[in-house]
Amino acid sequence: MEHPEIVFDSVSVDFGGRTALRDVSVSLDQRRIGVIGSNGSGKSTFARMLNGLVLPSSGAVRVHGLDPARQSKLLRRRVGFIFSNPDVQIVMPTVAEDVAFSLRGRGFTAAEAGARVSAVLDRFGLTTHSEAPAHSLSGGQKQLLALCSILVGEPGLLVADEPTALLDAVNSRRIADHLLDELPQQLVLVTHDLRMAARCDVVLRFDAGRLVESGAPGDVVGRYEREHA
Ligand SMILES: Nc1ncnc2c1ncn2[C@@H]1O[C@H](COP(=O)(O)OP(=O)(O)OP(=O)(O)O)[C@@H](O)[C@H]1O
Repeated sequence: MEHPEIVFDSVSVDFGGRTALRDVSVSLDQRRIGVIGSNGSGKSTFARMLNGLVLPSSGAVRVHGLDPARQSKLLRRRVGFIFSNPDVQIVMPTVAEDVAFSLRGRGFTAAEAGARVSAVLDRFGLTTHSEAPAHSLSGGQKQLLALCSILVGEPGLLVADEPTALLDAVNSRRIADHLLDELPQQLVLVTHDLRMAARCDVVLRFDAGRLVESGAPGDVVGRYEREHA
């Protein structure tokens, strides 16, 4: 299935003299886009550009036709961002309130918002926890809650930066399976887990701020594994 395009045109990012991305050009319309590379190679910087958290120092970015520098509000509605640590994303006391918070200011009636919250909690198996304090959930359940709070707003693109880094094997697989196999949305997945990357439709590999490869997961992940064996 083709998705709207993510386009980087000669994008560089400098943080006070340190170059995080160098002359990155790529066009992507696949559903599952994996991003790999060693520590400090620029993966998170690339991911953060997709919702305008980081803007280019030079070059241009377009995400689903939007310019992050000029259309940040529209972009943030369109792009959901999930971090490895769900604690930084949980903002309200209970599970249901946290999910509902994402729908504030969107013009839904209380009944419509309630129906959306119930549906997403049901989909991710959190219905029985809906009135529980969010911070009483396990790490895996918190990551599912963070996902619910993002998906309830129906973003067209989900960016996940190491979403399974803090999870045990069972919860990692659960989140990975949701992201890779079940979601209809376009996904940009930053990961050190090469098995997850291998399940994407295309993989980008960064090295020292450069996009050094993009292509079929078998090729890109395979070469990376051989070089780092
Ligand atoms: N806000 C910032 N201020 C200064 N330097 C930054 C900032 N964000 C990133 N950098 C630098 O940019 C480079 C790329 O960082 P980035 O976080 O994108 O790498 P990464 O590939 O995601 O690394 P990791 O795998 O360790 O998460 C690094 O040298 C980092 O120190």
